[in-house]
Amino acid sequence: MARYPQVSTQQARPVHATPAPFVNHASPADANYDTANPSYIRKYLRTYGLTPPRAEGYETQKTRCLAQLGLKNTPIDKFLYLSTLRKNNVHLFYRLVTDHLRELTPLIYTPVVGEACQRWSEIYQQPEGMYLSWEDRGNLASVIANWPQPNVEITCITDGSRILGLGDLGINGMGIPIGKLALYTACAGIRPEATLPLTLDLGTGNKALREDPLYMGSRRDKISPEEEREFLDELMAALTERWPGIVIQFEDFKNPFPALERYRDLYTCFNDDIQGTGAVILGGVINAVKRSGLPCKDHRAVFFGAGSAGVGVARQIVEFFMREGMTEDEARNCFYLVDTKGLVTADRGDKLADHKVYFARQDNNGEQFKTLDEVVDHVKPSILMGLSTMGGVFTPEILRKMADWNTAPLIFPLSNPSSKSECDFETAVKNTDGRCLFASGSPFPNCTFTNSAGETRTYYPGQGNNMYVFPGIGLGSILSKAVRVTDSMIYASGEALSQALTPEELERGLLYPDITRIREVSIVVTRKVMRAAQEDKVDRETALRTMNDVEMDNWIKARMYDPHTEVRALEREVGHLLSSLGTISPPITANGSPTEEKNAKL
Ligand SMILES: NC(=O)C1=CN([C@@H]2O[C@H](COP(=O)(O)OP(=O)(O)OC[C@H]3O[C@@H](n4cnc5c(N)ncnc54)[C@H](O)[C@@H]3O)[C@@H](O)[C@H]2O)C=CC1
Ligand SMILES: CC(=O)C(=O)O
Ligand SMILES: [Mg+2]
Repeated sequence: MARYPQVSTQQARPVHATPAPFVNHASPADANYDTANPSYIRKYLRTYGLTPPRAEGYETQKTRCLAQLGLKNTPIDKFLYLSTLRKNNVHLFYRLVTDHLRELTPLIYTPVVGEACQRWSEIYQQPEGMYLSWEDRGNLASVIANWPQPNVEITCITDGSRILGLGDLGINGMGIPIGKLALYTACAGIRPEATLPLTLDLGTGNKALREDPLYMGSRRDKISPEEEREFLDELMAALTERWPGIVIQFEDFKNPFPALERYRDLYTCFNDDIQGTGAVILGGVINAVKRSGLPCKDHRAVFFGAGSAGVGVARQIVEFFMREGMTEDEARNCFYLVDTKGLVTADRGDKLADHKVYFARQDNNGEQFKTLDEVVDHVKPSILMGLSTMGGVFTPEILRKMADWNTAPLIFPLSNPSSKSECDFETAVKNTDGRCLFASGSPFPNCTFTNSAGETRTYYPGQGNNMYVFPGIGLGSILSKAVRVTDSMIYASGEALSQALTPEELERGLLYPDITRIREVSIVVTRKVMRAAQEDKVDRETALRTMNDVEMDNWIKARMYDPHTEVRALEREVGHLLSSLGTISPPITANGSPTEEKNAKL
């Protein structure tokens, strides 16, 4: 299959750097009714009189929003409030999120997005992305033409067939592309109107959903893998036809390996569950291995869960071990993957899925190990990874054994949302006497614990979630105009993350940077992704190759959407325009911004 013909190195693509015209706000949100707009902007936009008179500052708006959020009693109510805010005032939404990442990320992403997806057809309020159905095949390009924004740079696509650890949720999975793309904007500054959440309505194997009168997808059973391939072939071509060079991120497909192999060399695409997760856990493991004091060759890793995320993570760590001097066979031999049938071995008797074959053990002497307990006792691992969707399976007993065998065991219960986490942070800390090196997929609170030596201290959990890298992989691919997302670009994102800890974060024992620094971390991740694209010669923005790192960081930063400066830029732009027309003389302050107005009258 040839790369879609319209994509070539000569082809121009939407320029991320170009600010959207001030009338072109993120769709479908409309910031024209922002209560911060001074009166001359309201007059210009003909919204004067349509909002309360006082032109407010951000602090006032923020106070009101946080107070309103506080009035919402349930996580879903808070999720809905924030969705409505994003629709009504996109810049205010992102100002709030970037200022309160720790508090708000769990509400717009995991864990709350999980419940939102489970109840999507019940809580649905407004269009926020595109839905494409099997029945639309043959016409996907014309349906995609309906998307109102002209300059899409990135899309996140799911078919809803494995949403977090919650199973097949059909089109209810739409919360995931919306949530992930909101993080692309909040964490890496990809403009909101350049993002396209996309959900494929290819049927669902979830009978309860198909029988739910409120379910908003088609009632058909899941299409076959061959039909899915036919649909995706048309979709990839149609997306690239409308937006040449668009970055396409696959998310939460039940078996995403075939699509990744089929499209990875033809389009600028990556799979977040295999590659993004692999990279983010690589970042945490590089730091944890260093801290464990054990050399790579002495580590033994048990992976509970051998699906897209499990295999994606194991592959990245094999690469790390090889870069640390081990042969591929030596590196691979450190891994023991477990699925529903037990330890993955070559002679287990069932036909292994292709993606598991590489890790199938050959050294079991015909013995099979069915349960996690059996595998753990057999291996005595130093690393325990959970990517199984099975909440609570890392029992206190297993954790205590990990602590008996290791000075600093790596405990990574990575399944989402929180209810599916293989253990919680407090359980891990208590049962390893505070010695575990911990990261989970969904956030857990800090905990205070007194260990057996009588020392009381606060322990900080790591959040090993692909949200730390996918924003930078996406932005790096966009800005370098990469024709492909290569393995080196993925590895570079995880390695960059591992190097992003400050001395203070190292002192606190963190494996990942503090979430509040994610925008600055994303710049470094983006730069390293771009450098890897340059080394692999898949970048089309070749002029950037001569920039040094400081220049490149500044260049990246200047291209990141910043909701805080966005509104002021709008004010300056309209103010100068109107002044030059002699229409109005808005009050221009020393830095060129109009001052806040009070009770403006016509
Ligand atoms: N922290 C993060 O950034 C990420 C976390 N995840 C989480 O990882 C989990 C798995 O995701 P995928 O690998 O994409 O799903 P998947 O469906 O491809 O794989 C799940 C694996 O778990 C195994 N499994 C399920 N039930 C089991 C049981 N009772 N006993 C033993 N093994 C069992 C399956 O055999 C399969 O190998 C999900 O909860 C997801 O939310 C996924 C991607 C990123
Ligand atoms: C985080 C993520 O991608 C997942 O749980 O599937
Ligand atoms: Mg996912």
